[in-house]
Amino acid sequence: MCQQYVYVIYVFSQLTILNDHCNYAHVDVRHSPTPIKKAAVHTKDEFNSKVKTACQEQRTGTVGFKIAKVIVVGDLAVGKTCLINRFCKDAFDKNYKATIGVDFEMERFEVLGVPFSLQLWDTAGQERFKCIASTYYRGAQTIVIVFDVNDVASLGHARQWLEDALKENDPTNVQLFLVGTKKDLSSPAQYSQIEQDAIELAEEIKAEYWALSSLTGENVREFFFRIASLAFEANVLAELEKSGSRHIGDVISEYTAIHC
Ligand SMILES: Nc1nc2c(ncn2[C@@H]2O[C@H](COP(=O)(O)OP(=O)(O)OP(=O)(O)O)[C@@H](O)[C@H]2O)c(=O)[nH]1
Ligand SMILES: [Mg+2]
Repeated sequence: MCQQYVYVIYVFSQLTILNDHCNYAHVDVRHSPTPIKKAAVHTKDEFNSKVKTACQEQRTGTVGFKIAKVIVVGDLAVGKTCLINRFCKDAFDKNYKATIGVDFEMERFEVLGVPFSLQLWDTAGQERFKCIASTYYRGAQTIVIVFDVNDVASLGHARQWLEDALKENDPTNVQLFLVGTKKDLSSPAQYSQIEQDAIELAEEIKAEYWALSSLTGENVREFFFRIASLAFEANVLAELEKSGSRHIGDVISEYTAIHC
């Protein structure tokens, strides 16, 4: 299971890590954690003002107790497991061990002072394990479709992965990410070729496009912070919509106190 970290997110571009002894290690992310703008559905790099206000006034209702389900799908050996392991364990294994069925990790965050968790579901890309894995697709708030930037066929299969994942989920209620892995293995010239196709696809399917490397760690943390930020924001907005003008979330300060 994952290490005991709570990632604290105040704004999209400034991140702080809180470990289990409640010591703050500040990580100032100088570069923007937003993806390539033209491929981004969610181009904003600030939280919605309604969300910020709700958090300041502790009106986030049940969001602090929520766990957002994230499913990670894509062809075999594109690097799904390595991506999750780089983020959750800061580890990288160069030997390929196929995921059999599914596996999952929990990651705790604190976003704008509110606890929030992601459940990261790592699924099998191998055909023979696909039917087991697909039974775990249901209830996803975020779908991450992974391809290898050095393998054009894996990008070609992205649409099918999306279709399968959407069979089990409400398309209007999920956030989509298209992620190119193993960027460290491609030259700038090779990469720019596949990038064009990836951006085009991302625009078409309304996904946010990211390219990263689990070997070097490039963009990995930024990517998961982005997922957490957007999932959190969507949850708060949904909660605000549900509650209308009613004041919600009286228990949230107590819950935050337990965590820290
Ligand atoms: N160079 C490099 N190799 C990578 C990277 N990510 C993964 N790999 C390698 O690619 C192979 C497959 O990685 P996995 O993460 O196991 O692939 P997967 O998508 O989980 O595969 P399945 O579980 O079969 O679906 C392994 O040998 C990894 O070491 C990366 O960013 N850079
Ligand atoms: Mg795997």
